[in-house]
Amino acid sequence: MAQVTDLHISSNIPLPAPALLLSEVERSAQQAEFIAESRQHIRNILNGEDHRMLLVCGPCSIHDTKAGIEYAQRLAELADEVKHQIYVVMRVYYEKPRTTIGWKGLIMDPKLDGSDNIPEGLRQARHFLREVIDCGLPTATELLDPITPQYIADLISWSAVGARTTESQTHRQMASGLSMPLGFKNTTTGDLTAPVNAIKAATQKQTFLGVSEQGVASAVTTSGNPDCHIILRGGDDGPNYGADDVAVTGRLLKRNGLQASIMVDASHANCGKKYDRMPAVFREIVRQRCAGNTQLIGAMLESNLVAGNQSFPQPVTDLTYGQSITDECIDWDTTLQIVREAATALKQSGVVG
Ligand SMILES: O=C[C@H](O)[C@H](O)COP(=O)(O)O
Ligand SMILES: C=C(OP(=O)(O)O)C(=O)O
Repeated sequence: MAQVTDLHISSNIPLPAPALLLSEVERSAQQAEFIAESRQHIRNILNGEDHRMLLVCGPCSIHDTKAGIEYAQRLAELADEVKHQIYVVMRVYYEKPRTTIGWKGLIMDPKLDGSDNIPEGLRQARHFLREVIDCGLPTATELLDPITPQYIADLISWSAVGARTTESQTHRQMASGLSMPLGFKNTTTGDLTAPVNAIKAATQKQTFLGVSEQGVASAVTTSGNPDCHIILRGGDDGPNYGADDVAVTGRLLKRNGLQASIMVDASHANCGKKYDRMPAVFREIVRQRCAGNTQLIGAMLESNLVAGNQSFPQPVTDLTYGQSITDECIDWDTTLQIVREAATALKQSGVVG
């Protein structure tokens, strides 16, 4: 008989069932309490009941957990300092959507050597998320593979569907069942219709194929995630963080019967992927918020210990400690400066305490 299956499959290794990994790397009752509370703070910001600015801030991707924890400890101190004006959530991004190919993140390849040890990646991801939470910081991630949430979502307070997957039905279905607030980015072309349609789809009941906690393929039915919002990240035609773009987005959301809650990403196409342009974009977002634009609920920053990025792959031993191996990031001192500045401006403007 002609071979018609597995023509291009090199290996197929079973993963531990999500329930098994969750019991191996457990979530404590205290951590669960913290996650539930932080999700509620974020919901309150989205609904306009909490006037603080939401800030999703941290490395483009986590590739070195030691440097990641050093970053988390510094960010936790800063978060505490600005907590009356800004609610800080750390970017703990493990899954990188690539334009073509490249390192796909810590879950896919934790050893950074192409060995693609996914079970080890998932285990490390859980350990690291727990450590960040124990620093007192809520966590944010992009959920890319629809199976991943079963392994890590219980430790996440906010998540994103990225520019490359906002139009994907699979991701909208996944979002409809997630327990945390979630942002849909505009597409890489800058299109806003896709995230608007994504919010409409993800807030509704959906039935789709998924994986149960026991690791069994299953038919999943959700009730819809009411806490979805849009993220402006710029596009092929340039940035979209200006006051006019934000106003157009607000009107579009309202015309579609959706709540006008807008986060603006100061990175990606909004800074032309140049880290040194990010502070100016962030300052403009803060300026609009201080001027009274309550639709603008938050911002995103890609920040690390060291500025810029480094080329990858290269031997792991040669990597610069604390510097991104994916997109460029602003460094720690710049982060400290612009977040403190933002807190002062928000306080002085009277929009928050
Ligand atoms: O934020 C991350 C990157 O912009 C995204 O994953 C695409 O990266 P790439 O164009 O380097 O593949
Ligand atoms: C990949 C990311 O962003 P975008 O989807 O906007 O490119 C990201 O935030 O890491």
